[in-house]
Amino acid sequence: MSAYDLELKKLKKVYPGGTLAVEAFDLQVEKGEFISFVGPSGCGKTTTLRMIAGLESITSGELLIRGKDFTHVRAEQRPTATIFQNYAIFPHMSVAENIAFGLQVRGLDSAEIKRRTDAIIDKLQIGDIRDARESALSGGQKQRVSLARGLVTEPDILLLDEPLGALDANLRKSIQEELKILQRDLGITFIFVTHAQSEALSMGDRVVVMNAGRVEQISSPFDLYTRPKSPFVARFIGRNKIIEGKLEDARDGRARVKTNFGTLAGVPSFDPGRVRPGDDVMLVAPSEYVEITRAGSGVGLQEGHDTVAGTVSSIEPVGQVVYVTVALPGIKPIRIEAYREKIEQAGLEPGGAVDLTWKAERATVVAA
Ligand SMILES: Nc1ncnc2c1ncn2[C@@H]1O[C@H](COP(=O)(O)OP(=O)(O)OP(=O)(O)O)[C@@H](O)[C@H]1O
Repeated sequence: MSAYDLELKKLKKVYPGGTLAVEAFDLQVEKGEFISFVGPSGCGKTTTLRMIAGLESITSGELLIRGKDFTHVRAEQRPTATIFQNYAIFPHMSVAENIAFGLQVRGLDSAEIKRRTDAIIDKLQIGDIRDARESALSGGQKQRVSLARGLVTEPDILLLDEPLGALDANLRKSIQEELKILQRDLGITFIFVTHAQSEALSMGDRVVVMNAGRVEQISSPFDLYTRPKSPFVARFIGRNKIIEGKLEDARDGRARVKTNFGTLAGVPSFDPGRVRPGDDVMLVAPSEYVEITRAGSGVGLQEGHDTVAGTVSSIEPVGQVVYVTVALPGIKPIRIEAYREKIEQAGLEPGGAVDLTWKAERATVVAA
């Protein structure tokens, strides 16, 4: 028995007509993991999901489920179920009939169909709408029904394609939480496609970031947020402050970067052998770790900290927080979020000189 529920090996998809949608996609998923796929529109998330579901043929590479080769197996013979954004609920059937349908197609006997249908209706707490038709359901209810329809088949892997995309923000948040609890409770592997980074990070045990058909990074949400491995991830995920420069050297787990602001240090995200002194790199610091103080207050002089000097160009209050935009010589302005009280106490004002300071160990150096 394989240790993995799902393995993708060099998965590739070229559509008829020649569009290269996915290339060199490698992934190993453990049983019960919640994996999010995130990336900009057209990066290949849905295509990858559809290849796993068997709804799209695989051009080359291999797809294993629990160690067994499913690369060219038909969709209905795969132990997967798919939830689509548009729910795909049959309008002429009741909720219960919709849920039972997938079991009837599989030829289960009627007592077993009833037992499973009732159990999943109970689990998802949709007993009150079991006789309703689609036209009478709210967005959140449709979402639950489509989830029930997928789960009732007891798949090894549940595939979800932007399942919350059609819901308003509040409902989306509460269904996200429910979905996460349900997944932990059932212990089923979920593969969840979204283009919303906050959703990918809050739901996934691991997140796969895709760009232009390729995997950019596969990491836990925290690592993705704090230790980007590529310029794309540094820009796409989180709220990073980026300073470009040239590598001076990288050793003992520290990389030094020559920038407009002098030499700054960070943890290298590349193999030390792969990037040479003089190569283009970027220093990336998550804004949560960047402190803003009045120039010369001395915070930056602490051991292990780096500082760059700038000028406040604007301060924009939004409730308890303020956005301070800082102009820096030679690079784009940086926007810092801070507590209003702190900014007032520090006496920061437009036109004032400030220091931006962070612990060097919080910064990451990425090969450009
Ligand atoms: N049936 C198809 N035939 C030809 N090209 C396709 C087809 N489906 C998708 N593509 C192309 O493949 C690439 C990847 O598309 P895909 O839908 O997988 O991206 P995505 O990341 O899911 O995007 P979105 O977030 O917009 O759904 C795109 O360039 C798209 O135009």
